[in-house]
Amino acid sequence: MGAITLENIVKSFGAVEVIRDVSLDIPEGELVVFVGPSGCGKSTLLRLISGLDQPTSGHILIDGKDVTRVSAADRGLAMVFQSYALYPHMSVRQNMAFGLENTRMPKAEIASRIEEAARMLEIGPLLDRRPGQLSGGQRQRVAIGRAIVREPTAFLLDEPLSNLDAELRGTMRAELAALHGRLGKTMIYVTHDQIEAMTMADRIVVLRAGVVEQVDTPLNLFNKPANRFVAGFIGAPRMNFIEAEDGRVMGVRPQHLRLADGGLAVTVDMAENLGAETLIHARTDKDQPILALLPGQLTPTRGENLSLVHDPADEHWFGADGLRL
Ligand SMILES: Nc1ncnc2c1ncn2[C@@H]1O[C@H](COP(=O)(O)OP(=O)(O)OP(=O)(O)O)[C@@H](O)[C@H]1O
Repeated sequence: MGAITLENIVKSFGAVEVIRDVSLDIPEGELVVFVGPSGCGKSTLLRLISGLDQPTSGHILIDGKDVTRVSAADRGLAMVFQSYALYPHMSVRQNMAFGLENTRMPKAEIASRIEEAARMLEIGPLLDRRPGQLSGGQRQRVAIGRAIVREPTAFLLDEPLSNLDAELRGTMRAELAALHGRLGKTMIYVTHDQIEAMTMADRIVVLRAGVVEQVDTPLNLFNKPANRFVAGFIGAPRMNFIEAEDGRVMGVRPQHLRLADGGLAVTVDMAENLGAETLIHARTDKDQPILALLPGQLTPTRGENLSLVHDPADEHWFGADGLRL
């Protein structure tokens, strides 16, 4: 249970079409991540799936059943927000029970679900505290716990880790991925964090201005981006693009460049030392910007000329229309 299908979804706010004919098949149990630039429609798409918003046209199916006009409460999905959306005046236990108590579920069943989720998320000792007495990471666990106790057919998570500091994000990322493995439930996860997308996703959906640009596994997106937009969006630092005489564009990632004679001549603008690596910002003689991520601690000076080479196998070629050749 938990297969989600989107058929030709369009969503307009007034005259502005923010989701433009999106179709997607998410099989049961998959962890799918929506990524894309700010404003591309990730949250809107998630809200449409959850039932918090209605599409202008198109259909949403859960396990083959059309739920487009079914209310959010009756879709059997659980949403986790970036803001956690916990009730400040209730204890953790009450926050988790809220929602179940309205369903006439026996008290003992509610209590046992809360105990089980609390054990899984290691928040047992916090159950009698209020949200204001918890750290950000603990609050996020409670928000996830509240979703788990509902035993939804799928989880919808909207930037759930973006209020946490970098270290905690790393820990929570791994925990969420492990939780997905244990629960085996479909999860749709919205993020603008590339590392989250690359490390957690079974498949990534890359959106741009309300259109799906590519859907594939993280490594396929990285290794074979379907177009120049995806190539530039997936991977950090960003892929370099070098325009050829014939209008085609060659892409090569900063990690795939190295210093050697007889390569692309560039002039250094600046170098950022990252400790283990150095990110060099440079430009070609045609003023095309180039990033090179080179191992070690290098100290090139501004204006210095370097020669960069790469393996032809690491080239990505795109036509004048931006599509992969
Ligand atoms: N209720 C609304 N009324 C009008 N426009 C809206 C509404 N909600 C979203 N939009 C617009 O729809 C577009 C998509 O917004 P959405 O929040 O889905 O983007 P996003 O990809 O989640 O962005 P971010 O990464 O910044 O959160 C934006 O241009 C936004 O301004």
